Amino acid sequence: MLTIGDKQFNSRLFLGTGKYPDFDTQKAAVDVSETDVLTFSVRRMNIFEPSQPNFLEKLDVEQYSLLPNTAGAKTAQEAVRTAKLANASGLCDMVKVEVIGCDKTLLPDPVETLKATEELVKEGYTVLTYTSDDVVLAQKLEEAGAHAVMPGASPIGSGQGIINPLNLSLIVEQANVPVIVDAGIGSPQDVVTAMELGSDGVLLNSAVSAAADPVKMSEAMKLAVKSGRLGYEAGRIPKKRYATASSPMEGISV
Ligand SMILES: CC(=O)[C@@H](O)[C@H](O)COP(=O)(O)O
Repeated sequence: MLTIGDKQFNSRLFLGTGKYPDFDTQKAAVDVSETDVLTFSVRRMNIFEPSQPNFLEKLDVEQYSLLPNTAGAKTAQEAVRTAKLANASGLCDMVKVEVIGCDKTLLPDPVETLKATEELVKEGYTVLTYTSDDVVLAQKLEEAGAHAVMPGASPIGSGQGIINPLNLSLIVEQANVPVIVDAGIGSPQDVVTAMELGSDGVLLNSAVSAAADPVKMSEAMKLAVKSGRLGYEAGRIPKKRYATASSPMEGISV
């Protein structure tokens, strides 16, 4: 069970809802993932225009915790405004803070991200903050009251996997709130690595929605999260420089 703020989730896989080839594939991929949390960009929702297309329309949204995100915001002020819009439309009191500082890399703006987190925590939201893999910033976000920190594995949509496993493990080691690796995941192997490093969960989108077979990949990601978590809890053997026989000969007389 994963607890974030006052919310509890069975699944440790958070799924994005954009970029699927069509809505039927999106629904099938979401169903097979067994996720509890779906994230979507508030800016892409026709929140106050029910007659307009809604890209969550095939999903039974009652079944999920919705995690509106502030994608597109470049300042704390914009992120706060976007979160309030989602909240006013009754979507959820949870929000993923995402404040982008660079159009080319889509890496987060640390200063504005911290400001938006402080403000939304003060306003009573459950705040999950997308951040870089900066160890000190993750600590400052926690001090600001973030209910979860979400360090990127690598740039959004890049599929490069975990670029800096050392930083990720340091963030996990020091954190007193859940750490959800968010963005840049490319394959189930990346997910297993993130979970084996002790992350509490993974948020991904492109690796599933843009896969050749999104439904199959969604299942693979679900299994990877479970496998990585089990491996982490089980405790891996230490790496040794030299071999140790798997069937020891000590005590055998012949
Ligand atoms: C959907 C969402 O919130 C993205 O901004 C997120 O960071 C996922 O990134 P990937 O598409 O790289 O998985």
